[in-house]
Amino acid sequence: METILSLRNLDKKFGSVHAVNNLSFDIEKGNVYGILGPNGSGKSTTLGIILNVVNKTSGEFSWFDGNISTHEALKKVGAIIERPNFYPYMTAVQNLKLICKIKGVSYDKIDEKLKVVNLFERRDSKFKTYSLGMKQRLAIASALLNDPEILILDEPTNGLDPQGIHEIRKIIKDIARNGTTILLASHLLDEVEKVCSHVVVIRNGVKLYSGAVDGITATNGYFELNTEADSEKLKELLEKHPAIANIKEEEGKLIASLENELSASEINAYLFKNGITLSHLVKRMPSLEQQFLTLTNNN
Ligand SMILES: Nc1ncnc2c1ncn2[C@@H]1O[C@H](COP(=O)(O)OP(=O)(O)OP(=O)(O)O)[C@@H](O)[C@H]1O
Repeated sequence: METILSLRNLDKKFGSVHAVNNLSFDIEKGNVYGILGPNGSGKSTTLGIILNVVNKTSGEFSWFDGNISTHEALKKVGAIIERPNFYPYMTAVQNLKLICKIKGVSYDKIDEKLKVVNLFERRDSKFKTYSLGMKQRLAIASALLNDPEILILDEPTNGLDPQGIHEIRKIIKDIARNGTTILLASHLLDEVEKVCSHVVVIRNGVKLYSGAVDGITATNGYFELNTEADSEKLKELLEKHPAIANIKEEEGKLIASLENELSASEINAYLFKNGITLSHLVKRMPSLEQQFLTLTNNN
């Protein structure tokens, strides 16, 4: 697998604020990564560091297996980390022509990229007549002009209405489907769940989880149990079971969290063999939302 970007023990302090704290993760080619965290968790600072607009305090990052300088590497990166700024009285095409000149890219790319972001029909409208969603889409087109290997977006749907949000997410997924690696920062769990294949969850600059989005839910889950017989004995038996991590009581039921794989029929057989008949047994997996809240609130 080709590594696009590696972060190793990256650290950034703004005076007493530890914005990025010993952060390490890898971005592999072809995946869609979300950096997910609440406001102020260090997402923008992290993006700023890897794009050379914020100086790191310590640690390392390397682009494309470290074979080229950051300056050269950034020519293969498309990024939008601030609100897009275009000339209001110029059309989309005129604005993109200017960017082509700055980036040294052929004008041929303009129509192709406007089509990717569904603005081709509106290519000759002045930027000032665009909706916020269209402005954001034009920014994506401009970031794609140099056919980047990776597209980096900071809170790409901030401030947009539901229709605008839907369009941007669809465009990001289409771009990814065509082979461009994506790294986006978001405070919206729902966004990461809908758009990303991988996630790095951070809070106060510290990484809490990194891996597949599916993996965040791939814990072993928990059982809800009840018995009309001896509930103390039920509790004792659960405590003794090696696959059970902890037990709590909630609304008259016992909740037994699993640290290892265990099926409902296995726990049922174990309890029955030890003299307990259950009146209620359900196996549940925590939702991504529960997992995220547990990760970001309780650590
Ligand atoms: N230039 C700066 N000077 C001082 N402190 C800063 C600076 N930039 C960021 N910070 C602080 O660093 C921490 C991380 O901020 P950052 O903007 O990276 O978080 P974020 O996760 O992107 O949040 P948001 O979603 O609100 O933009 C915050 O406490 C912020 O106040």
